Amino acid sequence: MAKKTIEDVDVSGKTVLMRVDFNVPLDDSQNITDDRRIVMALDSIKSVLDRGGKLILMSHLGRPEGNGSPEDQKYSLKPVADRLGEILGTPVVFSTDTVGSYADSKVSALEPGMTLVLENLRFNKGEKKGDADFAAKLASYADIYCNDAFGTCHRKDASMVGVPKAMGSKPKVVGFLVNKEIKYLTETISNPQRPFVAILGGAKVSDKIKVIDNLLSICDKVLIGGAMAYTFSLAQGGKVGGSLVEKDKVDLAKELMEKGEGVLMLPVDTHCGDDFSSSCNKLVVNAGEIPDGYEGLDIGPETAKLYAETVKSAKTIVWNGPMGVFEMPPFDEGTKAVAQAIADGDGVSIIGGGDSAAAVQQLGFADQVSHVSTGGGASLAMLEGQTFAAVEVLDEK
Ligand SMILES: Nc1ncnc2c1ncn2[C@@H]1O[C@H](COP(=O)(O)OP(=O)(O)O)[C@@H](O)[C@H]1O
Ligand SMILES: O=C(OP(=O)(O)O)[C@H](O)COP(=O)(O)O
Ligand SMILES: [Mg+2]
Repeated sequence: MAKKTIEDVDVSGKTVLMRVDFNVPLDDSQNITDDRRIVMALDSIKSVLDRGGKLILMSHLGRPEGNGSPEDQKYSLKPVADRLGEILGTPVVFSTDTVGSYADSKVSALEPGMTLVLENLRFNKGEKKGDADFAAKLASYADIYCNDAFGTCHRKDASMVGVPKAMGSKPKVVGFLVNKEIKYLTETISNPQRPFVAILGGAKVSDKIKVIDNLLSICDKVLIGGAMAYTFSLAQGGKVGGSLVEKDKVDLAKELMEKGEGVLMLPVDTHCGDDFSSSCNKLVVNAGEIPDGYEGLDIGPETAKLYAETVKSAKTIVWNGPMGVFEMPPFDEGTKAVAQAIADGDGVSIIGGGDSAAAVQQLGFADQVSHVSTGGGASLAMLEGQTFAAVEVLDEK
């Protein structure tokens, strides 16, 4: 059944608490390298402001420890609040805490048409734990709750599920971005043109390796790149040097290789470096032959060629996670080759994820894919057939 949207509620003079996914990619100096996730939330944001609502935005950024350490400060949402202010052309108020007395005072001072951004929700350990008190405090700030955080819809964090529950009989609605993403992905994925190819890469190995099992029965080919490849190398008894691996997922990787015979495609070669930098010494080796002192930073050229052929002949492609550390050329070559193959082919293509979207944008392919999604893990969850508790909890039309 359809969910009530932000358009369906009268927001005039009311306070709207909107969960957005402002988990944008940052460089080493906390500069935003891709603001798509901010831009894509603008329709819902403007809908509230233009109708005289008072807007509180809340999001996580990265994966801070949540222990108040100075290290966590690099995950502050302040640069994001500043960028939003630049885009909107009006000042945006920032609260340096999430549910403390400073946030209380900023919420009380809100006027119609004003926006307040709360500090990173994950600075409070209650967010990941789904803590009920934390959720209730956030819910107490507002008359209306809106979920427009598609990239986080697969999470059951406090702000995603606990807060709407704690709103009680107050309206809890879906935003335009979540609505649009779910509609597009459902239509494309439910009856895909074949061959249907999924491409998985990136760095969130332990999260994403879990979805492969289901993808093997849904897709014609599942291509593996990014850091995940080295856990599979380990499972094959290969040498991975200093590459990112998830040792406790090696048995799962073995099972997936058995089950995925003929569907699962693993890299045949690896582009590695002796340091996590563009200027490192570089080496291309066969998969599973990474020497000590080196780490895998991209798929190798042979793999890129094989993957490109598979992608070019696909009719539906869902891609989450860059093939390598695209932020550090030349380790962007694998990602570029796969993006080029999508551009050369004629399949329907969906590329999702905060970093994957940044990659196709930076490499100049954003206009050549059918849909750039703001969600990586979220689009994979949809592909797997999962439903989102964070959406189910919202009001029906
Ligand atoms: N071989 C690798 N080793 C380490 N990090 C990698 C490797 N390949 C890709 N990455 C990193 O993965 C990150 C993106 O991962 P992830 O968050 O899972 O993707 P997305 O945001 O698209 O869902 C990028 O910042 C990229 O540098
Ligand atoms: O960036 C995100 O997901 P993505 O990397 O899969 O695109 C979301 O903001 C979710 O973040 P999380 O995976 O730390 O919960
Ligand atoms: Mg990411």
